Amino acid sequence: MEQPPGGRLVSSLLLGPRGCEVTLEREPGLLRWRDPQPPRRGRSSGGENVVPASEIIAVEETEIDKKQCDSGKWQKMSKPHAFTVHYVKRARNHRWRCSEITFGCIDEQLCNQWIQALKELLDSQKSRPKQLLVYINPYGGKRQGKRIYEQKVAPLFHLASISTDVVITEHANHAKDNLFEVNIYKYDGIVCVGGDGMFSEVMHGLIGRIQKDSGIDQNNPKTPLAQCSIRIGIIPAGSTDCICYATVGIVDPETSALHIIVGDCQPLDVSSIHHNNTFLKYSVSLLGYGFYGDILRDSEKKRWMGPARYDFSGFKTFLSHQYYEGTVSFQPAKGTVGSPRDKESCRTGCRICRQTKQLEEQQKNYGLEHKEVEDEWKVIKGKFLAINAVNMSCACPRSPKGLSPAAHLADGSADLILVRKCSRFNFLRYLVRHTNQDDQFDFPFVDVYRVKRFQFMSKQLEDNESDIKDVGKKRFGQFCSDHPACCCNLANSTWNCDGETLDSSAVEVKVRCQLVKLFARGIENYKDETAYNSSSNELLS
Ligand SMILES: Nc1ncnc2c1ncn2[C@@H]1O[C@H](COP(=O)(O)OP(=O)(O)OP(=O)(O)O)[C@@H](O)[C@H]1O
Ligand SMILES: CCCCCCCCCCCCC/C=C/[C@@H](O)[C@H](CO)NC(C)=O
Ligand SMILES: [Ca+2]
Repeated sequence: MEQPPGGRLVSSLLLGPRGCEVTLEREPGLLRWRDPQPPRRGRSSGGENVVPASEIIAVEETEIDKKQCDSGKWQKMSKPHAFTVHYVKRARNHRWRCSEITFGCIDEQLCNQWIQALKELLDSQKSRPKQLLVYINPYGGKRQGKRIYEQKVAPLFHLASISTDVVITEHANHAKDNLFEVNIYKYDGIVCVGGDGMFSEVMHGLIGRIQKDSGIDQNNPKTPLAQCSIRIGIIPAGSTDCICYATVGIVDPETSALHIIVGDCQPLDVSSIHHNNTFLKYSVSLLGYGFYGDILRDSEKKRWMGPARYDFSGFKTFLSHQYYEGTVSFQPAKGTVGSPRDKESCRTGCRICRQTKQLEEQQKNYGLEHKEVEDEWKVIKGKFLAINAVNMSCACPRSPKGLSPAAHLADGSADLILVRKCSRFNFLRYLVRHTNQDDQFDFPFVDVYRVKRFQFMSKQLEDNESDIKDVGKKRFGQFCSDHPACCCNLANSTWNCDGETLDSSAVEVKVRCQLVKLFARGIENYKDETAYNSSSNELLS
């Protein structure tokens, strides 16, 4: 055994019946061992395993059973000692699994020395959560939230010594209201088990609570908001789970639980939505009017169908081919480095998100953070099938590249996609491109802009406002948008705000750069995504 102070710990340990050299490098924190393989003709020796300390979940002493004792080198030991290391192992398609390896030691002292060294390394991982507040929506998606949490997540949190307070929600807004009542500051993170709607609820609770405690009025659209340092974790158990997919790369509860345990941190842009100096909602993924708003409005009546409601309502909405007239005004994002037509997507440690944040900080230092107020506004009037503003790609299992494949999680901007009135056939061509590799913006009826702020007003509201004397007309318009089931022709759509409906024929939207943080790291870039070798854990830096 070799152990220079603070440096490496190197020992010959047992792996199954064979011996193997195991190394722990305290700086930068790496556990290494080589798989011992029986020397067979034509077969090379086992591969090297390297696990960064940041990806070790737990270490514990292990009882060696009788069967193991009777085999190989274990037989020579009077009383065998062993320890098990639980760690993250990467599988295909961004999936993470909790793997384990048990090392046998020649004596108790060596075993304790390894356990202590590994535990010290784990304690030095300061970004890991110790105490979490968990909200479970038992009715999201296929109604599996409680089972998913109990079977796949809670055992991992227990293994990682994370303590939890669990709330199973009893009604919509239970989690949001609760976040205004509890002492949130004793938690290292808030976890939501559910879909995009449940995430939205928790995010509203957290942002709202932080603003309240900071004395900030959310109703003023110009006020800078206080950032939320308490991270949110998402355990996917919804119908679309787009926020999870676009920030982790897969909808998989175990993968998400492991990202929470290792203490990942992914900042996220949030759009604030106002109307007439009244705060309406926040959005992180899709804020969609027209097609996606109508799908959501229709699908809400069919919640009993589970996730299939979106296919049913999607087909119905497609057939209705409803367009909406109105005016969109926006301020193009000048401070960001990328464009929505880029070929490069936002990935772990994204250069564009980093540069944008640096630029914003430089502007702050020069007192220029409110410069956008003077920036020019572009105005587009027209008939639209869909108006989609996305703060992230909105990739999800139904649309693996998302509605805007080059949108960034944390660049302080949103991609505003305007789909103008076109034939049903052309709209279908556009929708099909959500599901394949082709460029969905390469159509004459589709425009995309990267923006920091935008406004929308429906034609109906514009007409009403310009004709304020015509009180009867205004009242009639209001009646129709409030009662979609009535027989008159519906002139307004609703907004799909991260899977929640929002009724407003006029909105004012502003992107708040990196307002919240998630327990995620963005989608990882494997060295070779098609032939990923799960034993090497290799990533592009
Ligand atoms: N106990 C409950 N009973 C009824 N509704 C609830 C309850 N708890 C939470 N909700 C609400 O259910 C809504 C939808 O939940 P969730 O997002 O988890 O599932 P989903 O809609 O199936 O998935 P997705 O949003 O990904 O499409 C949320 O807006 C949330 O406010
Ligand atoms: C005939 C081909 C049709 C293809 C249609 C592709 C549909 C892709 C759906 C992408 C939706 C991504 C945006 C996510 C929105 C969520 O916030 C929301 C709530 O979970 N989900 C939906 C479906 O509105
Ligand atoms: Ca963004």
